[in-house]
Amino acid sequence: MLSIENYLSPIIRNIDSSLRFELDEADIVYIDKVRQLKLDLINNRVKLKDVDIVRLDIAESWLRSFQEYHVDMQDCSKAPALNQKAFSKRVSEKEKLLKAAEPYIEQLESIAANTHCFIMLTDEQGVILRVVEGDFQEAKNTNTQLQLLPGGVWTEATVGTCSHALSIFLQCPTQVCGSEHYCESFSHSSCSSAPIFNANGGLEGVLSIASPYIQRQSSHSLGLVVSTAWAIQNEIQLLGKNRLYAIPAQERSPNHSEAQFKFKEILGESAAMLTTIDNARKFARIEANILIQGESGTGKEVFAQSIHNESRPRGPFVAENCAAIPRTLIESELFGYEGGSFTGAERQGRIGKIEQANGGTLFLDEIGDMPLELQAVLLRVIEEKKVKRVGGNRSIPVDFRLITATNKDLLKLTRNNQFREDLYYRIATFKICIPPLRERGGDILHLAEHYIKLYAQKQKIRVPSLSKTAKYMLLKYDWPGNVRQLQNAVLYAVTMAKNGQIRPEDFPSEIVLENTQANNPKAQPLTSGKVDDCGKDKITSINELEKVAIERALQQTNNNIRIASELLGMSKSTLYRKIKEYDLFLKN
Ligand SMILES: Nc1ncnc2c1ncn2[C@@H]1O[C@H](COP(=O)(O)OP(=O)(O)OP(=O)(O)O)[C@@H](O)[C@H]1O
Repeated sequence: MLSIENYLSPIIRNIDSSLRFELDEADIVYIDKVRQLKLDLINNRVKLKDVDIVRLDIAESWLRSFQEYHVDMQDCSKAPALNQKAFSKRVSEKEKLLKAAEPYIEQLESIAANTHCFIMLTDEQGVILRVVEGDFQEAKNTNTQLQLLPGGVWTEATVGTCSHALSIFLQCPTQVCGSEHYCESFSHSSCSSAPIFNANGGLEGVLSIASPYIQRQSSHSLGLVVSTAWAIQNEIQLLGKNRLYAIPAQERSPNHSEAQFKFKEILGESAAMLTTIDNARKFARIEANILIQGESGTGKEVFAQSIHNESRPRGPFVAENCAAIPRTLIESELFGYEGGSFTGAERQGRIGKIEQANGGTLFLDEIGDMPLELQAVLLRVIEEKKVKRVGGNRSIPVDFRLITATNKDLLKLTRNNQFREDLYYRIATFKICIPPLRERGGDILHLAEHYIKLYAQKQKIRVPSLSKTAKYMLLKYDWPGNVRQLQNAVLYAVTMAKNGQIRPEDFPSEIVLENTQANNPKAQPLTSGKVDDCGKDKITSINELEKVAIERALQQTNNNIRIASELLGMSKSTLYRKIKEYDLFLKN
């Protein structure tokens, strides 16, 4: 994969700001030049080899739209649409994609809401599956006019060059703006798209951030859509594995396990993590129920998989998220059901997750969300090691290791009668508390460097280095979403990095802003200019970052100057000098 620069529309590079609302004279001249070039190219007045002001991919797509598909540039304001039946079929075929994408689309919706953008998800054939405009009324109006609605078929063959169609064709991210679109109807619009691939490397769909305005698109929109598409892709690949979880144990090859993680693959060198890993290894060797506690994204499932691989590697690993399934379905999901026991049930019945886990491990995530009435049933299953399917009388013996996880305070829930105390003591024979990332000191940088390398290699780009200021910023940030948030932030930064270096402004805005405005109201956001040549206010904010990073490093290393200086990437003597400068020993 090439650097992000190669996918950006030159129109956007000309505009060079996502915040301006008006195009200026130079932008308009440029957009007109692109339009003229398009006309000259399709009318044979210019040769493909002489195309200079647009990317070759765009010019080739114009030619395909004209010569192969005969799309009418002036009159393609309405794309065709699937009928209701065909669309419903498509939706059910793309259930996995839709399910994986939904939480990310919701997250993007809140970000896009104020930016005059909307979000669109299409399948690999250009059929629009989801369009989310939020309260953006103008987008709703234009989209209805253009048939940019679920069921609409937007491909090069139907509407000519457009961003997601090009992403489908090229199988890589792309941004198309204004007159780069083939049709005149879209000459004011802009769109950034990124492909989503399934576990077999096949194209599953395309995610886009689009706007009826050219100037609402930026390099950040492309960065955002790339990293979100990547996150959805990971989710889909996991769902693919979850599907395998449903294969009954007896149908699996004996040494086949779906749990990927092993203890040796858990990243973390901080004292807090080493102790946690050590305890977990010990617990894994004893057949007892384990409760894993930790904030979201700290790696609870990573630990559950590692325990499984240490203790029951030949059995199935069956994971269920109690918060992700509707209350009405949890019971049949977990315990299974006998044929015809309720409306909508499969005729031959279905085995539940507990039976599927026979011989292996049952991992119940978000156990705090399990409805009280089912807690009683689960308790009985744990005590008797037998399960009764919904609508059945047979008691089926089951042998599974139970690992549960939660990010809630379960003891508090028991005090409030929201969680059964007897169940709590049953599932929490051993407890593993995974520390939040902000308490793991140097792990933040180790993990960041690890993911930078990983994502750069996947994108086939040179591994960028982390600037010193970016390191300080990462050490100082609180990471409420823990390792998962760090992964996404690093992916974003790797995508945005320029000249082989990641600077603070390459990270998502919530991290940059938190590190400047929230903690230092006088400081300028680091995104507003280059850090290296910034003004006095920005120097203050960088000093502030440095000071907090040093404080944290000292705190996390128990004032061990050697380790802290390694962590901070400075010599011991510089660290001593800075400690004095910032008056830090006095505070300790
Ligand atoms: N110590 C670690 N080493 C390597 N990868 C990790 C580690 N901790 C977390 N991850 C990665 O972070 C992501 C989140 O981990 P995981 O799903 O296990 O978190 P979780 O605590 O179960 O989250 P949630 O509570 O939201 O379900 C995964 O992609 C996982 O691979």
